[in-house]
Amino acid sequence: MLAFLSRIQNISNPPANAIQPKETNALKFGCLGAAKITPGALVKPSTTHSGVLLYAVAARDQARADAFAHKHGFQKSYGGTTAYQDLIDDPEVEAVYNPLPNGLHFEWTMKALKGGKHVLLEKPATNTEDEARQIFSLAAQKGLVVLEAFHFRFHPSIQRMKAILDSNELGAIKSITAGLTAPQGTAQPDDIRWMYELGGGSTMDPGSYPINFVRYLAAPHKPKTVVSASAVPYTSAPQHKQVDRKFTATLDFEHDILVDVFADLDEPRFLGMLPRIPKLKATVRCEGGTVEIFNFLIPHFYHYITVSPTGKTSRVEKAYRFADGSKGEEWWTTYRYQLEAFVDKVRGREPQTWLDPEDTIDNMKWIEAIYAKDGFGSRPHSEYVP
Ligand SMILES: NC(=O)C1=CN([C@@H]2O[C@H](COP(=O)(O)OP(=O)(O)OC[C@H]3O[C@@H](n4cnc5c(N)ncnc54)[C@H](OP(=O)(O)O)[C@@H]3O)[C@@H](O)[C@H]2O)C=CC1
Ligand SMILES: O=C1OC[C@@H](O)[C@H](O)[C@H]1O
Repeated sequence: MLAFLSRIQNISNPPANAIQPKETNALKFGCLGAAKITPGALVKPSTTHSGVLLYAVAARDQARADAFAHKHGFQKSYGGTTAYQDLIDDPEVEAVYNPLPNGLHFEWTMKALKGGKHVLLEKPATNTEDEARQIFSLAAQKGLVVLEAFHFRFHPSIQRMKAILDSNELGAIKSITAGLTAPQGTAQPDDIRWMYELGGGSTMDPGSYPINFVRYLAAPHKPKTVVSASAVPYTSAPQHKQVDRKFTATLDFEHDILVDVFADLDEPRFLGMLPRIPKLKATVRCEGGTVEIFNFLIPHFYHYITVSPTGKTSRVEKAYRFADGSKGEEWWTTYRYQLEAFVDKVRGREPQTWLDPEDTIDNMKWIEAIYAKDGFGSRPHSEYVP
């Protein structure tokens, strides 16, 4: 209990000795949009990374950009209709953080790459597999780093779960179930997550995590087909015809692994009254037992991994730091671990972990395959022509 409270305290207020002065060559970040996720995903983690400088933010409205810069400590703000491009054109900006709506990820990541910037790109990378491929092709041509911000993958607990499976302690994987749900009202009706043109939908938003996670856990075995999939629209209004509130899908992976994934971005109240507790679990059934993780999304707050070998006593594991001494603190968030890796990669150092281009491209491929199977169809391809 004490460890939990101390972790929560340190997550919200990192210890004073962890806040180091910035290096003279700290990576200068420019952020596109004054997005809700930016404080948690970049601003806070940057306070304990001496190699990261919050240099500029751009928003479509100058006052909004100024207020965001002032509140979060960015040195510069760009506002107005040309703000995003102005930020990219700023020669001081070295890396761009792109937390725009999904449907704008492609356009602005391509523009940032054209401008010679590395990109930390929010998930899901794009609306389509083809767009993700184009991004990584341009990045390779330019020698630039692009990372799809699946932050949870950088946390020790997630890697521990994978290591248990890879150790073969429980034998071959037979099936996996993973899902993510959010209680009704988490995303308000005007949220970008409900807008088809902006790449909305449950499979794109919470669903992209379990889809990524099951692929990681089963690797090197890959999905072969979507056996079945169904989805329910957010509302019956015409504009939500292709916007899934929830979905469920069964995928057949190589090596006879059967995988169930699901997500719900607006799970209705129980009996119309009680808010639902979010589901954040993944369960892997192997020949010789099961492994389950609770809270794969934000394990830095709290998580547990239950390992249950058949016929033997179960054990519970937790991993807030890497057992091999790799860099990190008990209270580092998934985003802080991710930022460490991103900067290492940009600086030519070996990151503790990485998401390869093929990983991102495949995630988009299987998101699209699920949408094809449940009849909701892919999100629209960007109209931006590179
Ligand atoms: N890694 C994680 O844990 C999380 C990742 N995300 C991802 O981050 C991205 C942003 O999510 P979130 O922060 O919740 O979103 P917000 O709605 O807060 O931010 C989106 C930003 O996009 C800009 N924008 C540009 N064009 C439009 C438009 N046509 N309509 C609406 N906004 C526009 C706005 O910028 P401006 O300020 O210029 O007006 C706004 O600040 C998504 O891709 C999402 O999937 C979200 C939450 C958690
Ligand atoms: O990235 C995210 O993480 C958690 C989800 O509930 C949220 O909608 C999403 O954007």
